[in-house]
Amino acid sequence: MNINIYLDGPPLLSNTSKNDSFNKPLLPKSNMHITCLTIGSRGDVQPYIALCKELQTEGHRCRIASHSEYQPWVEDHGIEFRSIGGDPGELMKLCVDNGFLSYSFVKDGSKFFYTWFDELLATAWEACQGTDLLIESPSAMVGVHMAEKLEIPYFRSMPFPWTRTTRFPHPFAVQNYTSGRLLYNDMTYVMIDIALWAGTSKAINRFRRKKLGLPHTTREKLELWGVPHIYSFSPSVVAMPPDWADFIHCTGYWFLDNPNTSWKPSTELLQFLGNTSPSTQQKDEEKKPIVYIGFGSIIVPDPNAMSIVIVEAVKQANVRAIVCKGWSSRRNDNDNQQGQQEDDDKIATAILQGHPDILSLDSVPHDWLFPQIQGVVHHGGAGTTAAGLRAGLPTVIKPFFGDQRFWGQRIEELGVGICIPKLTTDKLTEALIEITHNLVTISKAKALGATIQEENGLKKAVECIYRDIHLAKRGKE
Ligand SMILES: O=c1ccn([C@@H]2O[C@H](COP(=O)(O)OP(=O)(O)O[C@H]3O[C@H](CO)[C@@H](O)[C@H](O)[C@H]3O)[C@@H](O)[C@H]2O)c(=O)[nH]1
Ligand SMILES: CC(C)[C@@H](C)/C=C/[C@@H](C)[C@H]1CC[C@H]2C3=CC=C4C[C@@H](O)CC[C@]4(C)[C@H]3CC[C@]12C
Repeated sequence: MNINIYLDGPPLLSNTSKNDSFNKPLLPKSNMHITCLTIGSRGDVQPYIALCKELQTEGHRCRIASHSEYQPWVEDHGIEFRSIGGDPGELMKLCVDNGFLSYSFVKDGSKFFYTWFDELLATAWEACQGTDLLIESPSAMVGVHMAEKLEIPYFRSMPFPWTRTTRFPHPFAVQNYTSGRLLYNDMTYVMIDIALWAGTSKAINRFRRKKLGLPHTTREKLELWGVPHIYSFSPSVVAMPPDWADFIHCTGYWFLDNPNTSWKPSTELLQFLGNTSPSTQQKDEEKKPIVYIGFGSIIVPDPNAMSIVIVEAVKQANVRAIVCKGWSSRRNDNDNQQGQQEDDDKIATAILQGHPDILSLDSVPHDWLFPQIQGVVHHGGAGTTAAGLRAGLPTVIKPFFGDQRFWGQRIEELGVGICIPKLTTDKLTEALIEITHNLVTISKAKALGATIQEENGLKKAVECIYRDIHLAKRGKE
């Protein structure tokens, strides 16, 4: 396919064939103003903070456009912020309660999505004003039209693959994957693309006509534009599929160290880790392994039941655990359920705190904690998976929705951990014993950690932006 042929703009997904007319990184003539547009939870924003900081050290000015609750955090890192409305808690609840892109997801999602989507289009348009380059997560779905109107370069980026390949299915459509399902893998990308376009095309075309003064577009027309992608995962965790065009990059992870600049470890945490006073430290051979257990931004339906499973498994596996119960403290249903949820929170905390080998916290910077412990159990968020693997830790993943099962399979295939689709006491106990005692898993995880530490995803991402910026700009010709 000739990438110079396109009609009304870039594609939702692209599988344009190789183009080798550009190989050298090109430096931009002057400093740019760059906007990153993203929706979702912490893991959808944090990599952009890291990228913006890197770009700012290069002399560019950066802005993040996302939900308003991230404003103080983003600004604290010296990055401009614009709000695009929407509530990440609501999105998260929709995903966990219904499973991804299921019938009930579409039914429940439509209720709030259609009002919010018009607001997203309007606020995203405002947020892109005065910028020279737009980088967008495909989940935000609107930036491509803004870039077309503004005639500015447009990149897509994501912490997990979202570009057509026969190598693996779209991470939202992972089944009990066996290799050789080339057609299924390829089709999943097309199906998701079709579903998202079906849900958004009416509002998008209305917005294009009324606000942007652009012609009507279709999924087919959009597919003709080869949008450069910069994926922020490690090629040692997901190898670059050979059927990706050479403007689809996989840069290595975008780590943000010291994410909460004012955070300090509590004495309780230091004591639990045994690194306060040397006299109180146990002898090495008496030490029980310490694991981290946390489910990130996931809003768990029954936090009390989950806490009981965790306490039992920690006891039976004879480990110590730092449990981050961020999952129960973030729910935001309607008012009459609020009291019940606060009670649930207290019960969940009490269950966890009743055991001397468990320390319960709301959250803790993984970049600080992980190098000091022996294993991790989490939901398989792309960023949390990255943090555990960088520290060389064997990993247990309990996936809830979206790309998490994909990461669960990857860590199993790499031999660095276990994926447990259902969290039961027996399964978790078994998995905890495995990750803290199986020497093969432990050494494979260590070796992968060393490889990831050698990578510099941020530097690579900046190089890719410079290299492909001329391809990313596709105004009307
Ligand atoms: O107590 C905490 C919690 C998180 N983190 C860090 O915060 C980031 C969170 O990233 P991630 O696991 O990707 O984010 P979540 O928001 O929990 O996950 C959502 O976003 C991800 C990126 O789109 C998806 O992969 C997941 O499926 C989705 O649930 C990572 O760097 C973690 O190391 C901490 O340092 N301390
Ligand atoms: C018919 C409607 C309901 C269809 C078109 C709309 C679906 C929306 C609600 C879906 C499409 C893609 C989804 C989406 C993609 C990726 C992520 C990253 C994850 O970390 C948090 C959830 C988040 C942000 C979800 C939220 C819900 C989204 C935005």
